[in-house]
Amino acid sequence: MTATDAPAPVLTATGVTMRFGGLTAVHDVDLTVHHNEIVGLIGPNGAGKTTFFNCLTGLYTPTEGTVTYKSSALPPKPHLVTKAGIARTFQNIRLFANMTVLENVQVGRHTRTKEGLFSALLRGPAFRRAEKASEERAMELLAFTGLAPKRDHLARNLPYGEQRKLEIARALASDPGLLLLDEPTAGMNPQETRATEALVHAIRAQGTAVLVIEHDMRFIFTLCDRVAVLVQGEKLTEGTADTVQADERVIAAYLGTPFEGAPGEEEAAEVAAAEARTEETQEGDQR
Ligand SMILES: Nc1ncnc2c1ncn2[C@@H]1O[C@H](COP(=O)(O)OP(=O)(O)OP(=O)(O)O)[C@@H](O)[C@H]1O
Repeated sequence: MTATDAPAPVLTATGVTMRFGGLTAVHDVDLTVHHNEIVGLIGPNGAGKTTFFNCLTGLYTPTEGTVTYKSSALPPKPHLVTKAGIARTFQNIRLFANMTVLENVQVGRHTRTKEGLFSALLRGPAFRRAEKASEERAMELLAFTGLAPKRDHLARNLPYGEQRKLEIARALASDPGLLLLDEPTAGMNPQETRATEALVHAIRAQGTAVLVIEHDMRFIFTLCDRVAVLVQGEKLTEGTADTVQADERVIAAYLGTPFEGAPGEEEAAEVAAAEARTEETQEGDQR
């Protein structure tokens, strides 16, 4: 395949900045996800990872910068972004607790069904056909995620690890080209974490690219083809697991040690200089 006929990246974020009042949570971040890629996004607490995700899913409109999905600009609303082909899970699980496992997945399917309100109210043959197809697809996804035996359980009665899986099944119900996972293994035991790793590989094998935020470094470095590191809202570096793990600036960022060229270093130097001036003045006053 030549460079000219290579497909456009699934996701291209360029110069994404997100400010909340005076706080810049994400600053000038570029990120690309290609077809069949699993990309990791890591960074210390408060680095801006979830805010960046929210900019990719229409939850926030970036203050500056652009996001395209398969070369088209993102639509401005989350449900339109899902319809366009980007699905996500949340850091804090957001299931319909009092619906069954199957119903939760069917809800995730609604962006792909054409049946409107009247059709649903009349429950005519077209509606019943659509409902049957939706149930079949939902059952396929439950089988894929290992939840088929739990189809009639209420979501709130599932163990935590299975609730996370159900969130993934529901996100997959919209047939996404890109799946964003926000801390998919949070609260999981090592066995569940390994199963999630296998599930993400299977999702990629079915043709969905994946961008994943996770604090579990072992999970990220085993799973991802490429890892980007956010620190204080800026992208510090990105590369293969080996490159990123060997980068002293990444280690320093996690340990909280300043490093050369660290985002915010200029501000830190200004603060240090101001403190030094204050100390000099105080010493002068005491003399
Ligand atoms: N809606 C908001 N309004 C104001 N500030 C916000 C908002 N959302 C996030 N922030 C701030 O933006 C910064 C980045 O937060 P964010 O949650 O994106 O980080 P994170 O890397 O996902 O952190 P964690 O790993 O702890 O989940 C933090 O300082 C946070 O307090």
